[in-house]
Amino acid sequence: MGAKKKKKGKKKKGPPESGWMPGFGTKATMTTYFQYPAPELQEELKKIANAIVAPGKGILAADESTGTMGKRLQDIGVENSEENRRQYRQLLFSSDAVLSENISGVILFHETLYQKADDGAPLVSLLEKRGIIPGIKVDTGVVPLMGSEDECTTQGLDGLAERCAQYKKDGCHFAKWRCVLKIGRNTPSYQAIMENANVLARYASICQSQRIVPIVEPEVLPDGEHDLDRAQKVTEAVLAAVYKALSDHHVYLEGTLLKPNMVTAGQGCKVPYTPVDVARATLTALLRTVPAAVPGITFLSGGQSEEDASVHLNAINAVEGMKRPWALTFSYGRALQASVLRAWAGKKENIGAAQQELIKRAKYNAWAGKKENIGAAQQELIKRAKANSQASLGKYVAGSAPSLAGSKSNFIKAHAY
Ligand SMILES: O=P(O)(O)OC[C@H]1O[C@](O)(COP(=O)(O)O)[C@@H](O)[C@@H]1O
Repeated sequence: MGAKKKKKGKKKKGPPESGWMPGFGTKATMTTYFQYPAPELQEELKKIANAIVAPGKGILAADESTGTMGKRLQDIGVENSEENRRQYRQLLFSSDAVLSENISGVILFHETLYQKADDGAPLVSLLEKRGIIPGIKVDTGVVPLMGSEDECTTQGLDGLAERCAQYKKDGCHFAKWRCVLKIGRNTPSYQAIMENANVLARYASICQSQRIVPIVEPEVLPDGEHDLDRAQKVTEAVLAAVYKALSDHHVYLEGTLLKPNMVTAGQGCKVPYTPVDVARATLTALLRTVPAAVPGITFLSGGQSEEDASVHLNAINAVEGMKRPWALTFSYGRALQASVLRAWAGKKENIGAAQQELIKRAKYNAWAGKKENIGAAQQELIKRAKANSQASLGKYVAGSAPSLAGSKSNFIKAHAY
């Protein structure tokens, strides 16, 4: 009853009206009309992203926020002061130029970008001189998601475009934003997956608008007793949501990089998985979710020991019978720096053993004393960078790069910060 008769007549030809979507009629609200960045901007972003994942190169993540750096310094008995953080970052960036053979980019924390070396030159110029691309952490940390089971999102979107514009002027060509997902009986929740995917997409789109390559980091934490299969499925669900959000926000994928967790079983899981198991699970999850348009995947180390992080990265690049449409390399924090920190602080104890009457002098020369250790600490960094570079080419021989922190786990429970 009352059904309107359809008017007979010719169907309209020509371009669809704005708002047209197949199956939605002519007045649908969804649109498929959008713009990718202008060709010159695409070119610039693609060039930066490709340079970062050039064969045999990866990223040194030295962007620990003040709180995280405090934990690292506490481990070696050093006070978490601005000066100590400056000294440590100077140590890293003044390593022999050979470092740039294996390190293409360094992620900085805001404070570091504006610190100066002892000679007054900006710390960032040490990287530039070595041909290493400076990058910057632009998120401002994690906050709880109300109503969730201890889950979180990451904040920092306010004023991000302006900050990115300034960072670009100050020499940074890529950025990083870390989101954290937790595996539990009921988590990650739909709320956490969707929220974190969306905030990563907004961040990525803002970065690109300011000529900065966004590194998209959705970290699934290793805390828990779950097995490899559960870790793989969660990683797949998280990455699928991230790439849907990036697509919805019209992010230019060729000008992005992904920084994911490797798929490993929970820290409390007793099943002895091999590096090949980890490699297969990781590649399967990535192949199912990450478009081949993405130039590179730069893994975080997630608390793995230095040795495990190299062995797993190597297996990911070497395992047979798996496609690898993207570069697969490293963006390690702890797995590059654990031995560096140890070597640096190791000698401090020797200084402490100096004669009591020289305490004052010892105190004054504490950093000078450490300066003697700087060479050794830098060697550790170069060694780890080389091992991971070989691993990114599938050529790392397990145990061939023994280091001070070698197989010692870098896992910190609930590394959400
Ligand atoms: O202090 P934050 O912002 O939580 O960052 C933690 C660290 O996590 C990382 O994203 C990955 O580090 P790891 O390789 O140690 O897991 C680093 O870039 C960063 O320094």
